Amino acid sequence: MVTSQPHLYSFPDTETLAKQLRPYVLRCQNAALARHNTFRVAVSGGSLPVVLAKALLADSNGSPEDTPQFSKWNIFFADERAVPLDDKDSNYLLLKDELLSKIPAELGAPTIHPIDEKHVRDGDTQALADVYQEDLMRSFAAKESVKLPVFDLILLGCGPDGHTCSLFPGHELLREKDAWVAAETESPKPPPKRITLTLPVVTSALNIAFVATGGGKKEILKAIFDNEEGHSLPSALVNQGAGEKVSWFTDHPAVEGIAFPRRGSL
Ligand SMILES: O=C(O)[C@H](O)[C@@H](O)[C@H](O)[C@H](O)COP(=O)(O)O
Repeated sequence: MVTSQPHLYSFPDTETLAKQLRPYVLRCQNAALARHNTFRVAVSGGSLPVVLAKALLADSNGSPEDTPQFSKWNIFFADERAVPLDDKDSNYLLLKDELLSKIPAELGAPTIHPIDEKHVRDGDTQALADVYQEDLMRSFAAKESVKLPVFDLILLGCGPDGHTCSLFPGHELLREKDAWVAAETESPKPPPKRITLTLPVVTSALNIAFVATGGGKKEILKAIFDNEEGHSLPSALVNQGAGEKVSWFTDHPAVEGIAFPRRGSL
C-alpha cells in the first residue's frame, strides 16, 4: 500500500474531459518515447474507447508534443472477453471500431496485441490467459529478472459495482500475487469467460487513468473515495496500491456530493 493520494479530476461534460485526457495521454506517450522509444499502453472496454477516440483523433496543434505517434504504440487489453475478435462483445472490436479504424494514415499504425482466438475456440480460458501473459513477457521481460511488466499507461473504466479490468468485488483474483494475466470463468457480468491483468500489474504501471462518467457512477465513486466500506472494492485497491500514479477523469454528475478533493484541470 502507498500513502499518496490519487488525483481526482472532474469536468462539466465528456467533451471537456476528452480535451484534458488528450494532453495527459500524450505526456505519458512523450515520456515513454524519451525513455524507451516505445509506448506500452493497456486499454479497457466499456465507454473508454469512445472517449479515447474523442481525445486522440481531435486536431493536433501541430507541435510534436501534441501529436500521437501511433507507430510507436503497443496496445494491450487490460481485460478481454473470451469471444472471437469479430464478436460484438469483443473489447478488441470495440477499440477497432471506435479508434483504430479511424486513425489517419499519416499518424502511423499502432501494434495491437489481441487475444489468441485459438483458445477462444477450444474454450480453454486459462490457456487464453497464459498465452496473453507470454505475449506480455515477450514485450516486457527482456531480462529474466523482470517480476512484473511496467506499462507506461493503463486506461481503465470503473463498473457500477466498483470492478475494474475483470477484477470483481470480493473475488479471489484480487489476491493474485504472481500471475500477470488471470482467467475469469464466472464473471458476474456477462460474458462469463474473460482474461484480465492482475492487480499487481495494474498498480505497477507508471500511470493509471480511470474514465468514469455519468450520474450512474455517483454512488460507487462516493464509496471508493469517501467511505471506509468502499476500500476493498477493486477500483479502490488500485488507488491504494498506486496512489498518486492514478488519475481519475470524471464528469460532474459522477462525483456529485463527493467530499474527496477534486480539480477541474490538470
Ligand atoms: O468488460 C466489461 O464488462 C467492461 O469493459 C467493463 O469492465 C467496463 O469497463 C466498466 O463496467 C465500465 O464501463 P463504462 O465505462 O461503460 O462505465
